[in-house]
Amino acid sequence: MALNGKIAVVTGAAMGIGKAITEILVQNGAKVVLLDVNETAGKALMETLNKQHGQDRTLFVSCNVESEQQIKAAFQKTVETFGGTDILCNNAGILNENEWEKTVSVNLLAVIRVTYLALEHMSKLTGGRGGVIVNTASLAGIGPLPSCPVYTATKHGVIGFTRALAAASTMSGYGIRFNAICPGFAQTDLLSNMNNKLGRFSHLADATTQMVEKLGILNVSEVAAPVLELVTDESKNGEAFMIFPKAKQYVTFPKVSSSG
Ligand SMILES: NC(=O)c1ccc[n+]([C@@H]2O[C@H](COP(=O)([O-])OP(=O)(O)OC[C@H]3O[C@@H](n4cnc5c(N)ncnc54)[C@H](O)[C@@H]3O)[C@@H](O)[C@H]2O)c1
Ligand SMILES: CCCCC[C@H](O)CC\C=C/C=C/C=C/[C@@H](O)[C@@H](O)CCCC(=O)O
Repeated sequence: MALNGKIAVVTGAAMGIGKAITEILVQNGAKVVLLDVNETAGKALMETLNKQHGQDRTLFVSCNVESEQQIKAAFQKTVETFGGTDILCNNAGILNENEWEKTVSVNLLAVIRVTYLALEHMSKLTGGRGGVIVNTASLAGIGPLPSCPVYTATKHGVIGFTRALAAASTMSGYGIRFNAICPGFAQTDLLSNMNNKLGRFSHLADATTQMVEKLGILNVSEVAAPVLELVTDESKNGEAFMIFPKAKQYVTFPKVSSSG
């Protein structure tokens, strides 16, 4: 998929990995709608990118992905401003084992909610142009993190949801590809703030820090590049793309079949 003229919606676009995804999509020709609850950072990024690339290249819309009404309004604003949606990056996410219901709400329920509302705009069965949806999971969606089991569960859920929808899309004719990125530790506020978000598992903070030291820390541009690969390579559907410092690898999942 060439990105010139394509319209992307990125959630959690104002900071961190979402900001890097937004930047690489704009740099490669897409127009991007930035959705975030952080209005200050979101508007600042919009203004910076529009100054660099042209006044009609990005739009910030204040949107809490937990709100059906706000998501609907954001997609409507996208249609009114740019004419439709070709690319969706479900990136918004939090880590908070204290407020674990909110973690489930943002990291998994909202990915489902935004995806289902996006289908109404993107699916060829409902007048859309098709396209691609990239969900931000995590290596914690592949291997469990003992210090944050609910976060781990949400990321496992994102991967399962992504793979199931990829198959459903092919079988149904949506014309939409679904893929997930599984980054390792990346230098963002989420990682910086992790130690006071572990709740009843705070005693495992040191073990997690040791894991960070062992796996290393990505910069956010190392996460954005694989997103561009999944968006532009039209052969990719149902993939989980693991991202390590200086290495990337597609997950090979076991086949489920009766051994009898
Ligand atoms: N940082 C890492 O080590 C790492 C690794 C793998 C995956 N991830 C995932 O990457 C994604 C982005 O995380 P990050 O590390 O960039 O964190 P971050 O905190 O730097 O950025 C998250 C962004 O999402 C926004 N956001 C949070 N809740 C929202 C909501 N309800 N509605 C709309 N926007 C909301 C925040 O305002 C912020 O701009 C998350 O899904 C996270 O789980 C992070
Ligand atoms: C508190 C974590 C904050 C960042 C969460 C992000 O989503 C990044 C998660 C990055 C990596 C997760 C790796 C999980 C690995 C475990 O499953 C385990 O296999 C690692 C064992 C490492 C070791 O050999 O000691």
